Amino acid sequence: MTTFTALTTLQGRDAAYALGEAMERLEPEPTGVGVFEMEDGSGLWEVGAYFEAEPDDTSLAVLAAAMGAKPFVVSELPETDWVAHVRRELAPVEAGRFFVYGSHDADKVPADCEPLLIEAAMAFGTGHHGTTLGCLRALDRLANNGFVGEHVADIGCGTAVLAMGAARIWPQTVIASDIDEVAVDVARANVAANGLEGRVDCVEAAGFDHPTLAAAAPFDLVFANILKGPLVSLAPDMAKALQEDGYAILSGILNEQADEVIEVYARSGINLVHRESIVDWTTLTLQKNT
Ligand SMILES: C[S@@+](CC[C@H](N)C(=O)[O-])C[C@H]1O[C@@H](n2cnc3c(N)ncnc32)[C@H](O)[C@@H]1O
Repeated sequence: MTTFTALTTLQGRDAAYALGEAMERLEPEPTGVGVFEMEDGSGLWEVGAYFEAEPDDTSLAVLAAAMGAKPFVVSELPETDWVAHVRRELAPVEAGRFFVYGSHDADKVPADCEPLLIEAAMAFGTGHHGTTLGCLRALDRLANNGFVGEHVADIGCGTAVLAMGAARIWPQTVIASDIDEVAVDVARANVAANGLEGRVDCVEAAGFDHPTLAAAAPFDLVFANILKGPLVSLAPDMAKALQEDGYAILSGILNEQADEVIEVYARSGINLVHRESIVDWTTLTLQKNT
């Protein structure tokens, strides 16, 4: 299948993320959007998207002009198995006791780790992003402190990397949910590939709105790596879904947004225990103690 890319650069992180979000709404819909800070110290950000059909030049030109970005450069890429390509490129990630790897690195799995096999696919969560890494490290930290999760949910599971991490170290079934049906399919495939069928239950849901989640609540640990806006909206439901003394591991929060999220959750009786910043992203561990 032919793949097209549309790439531009612009100044400023907020503008770059806003452009990335706007690109997700383009027609034809991109199969992926990336936002990266350029490493040349220029303060420029690169925003790009992949498309399976040729993107519309006029829409791109209007978008670039509206967002103050340079005109998009559209390229047609030679036929390549991109998933296979990305898989080869992805190096394994170590996060506390967890070792996240693709099948091409199966021979590198250390003996004394909790392995999580994640193939690059159309879902977020290979362990490379600071938010996933922060959540895995927060999980590792809780477990090191003697916490044992018995009722665990992963809201916005993507690949189910966090749910599978919890299922690797604790005996109870974990519920993994995502608003995106493609992510739920990827999550189920990963659960099977990791031999965790029956240990991680994957459902399609927005927030806690699913009978499986309702039946399993209250939780003693909830992961939610889903960006600041949805996290803020989720705070009252999180307060209802967590049992007293239960933990929430939240990520997808830009560093400068963290204080606001902490305040919002504190108003719902869910208070800061630990915070960690990895590059631009902050992961929070909070505990309900009303
Ligand atoms: C940043 S990814 C996190 C994936 C994985 N949990 C990780 O830590 O790598 C966020 C995921 O949350 C999902 N999502 C966003 N808003 C959501 C919501 N309100 N309820 C459930 N899932 C949501 C997205 O579809 C996406 O798969």
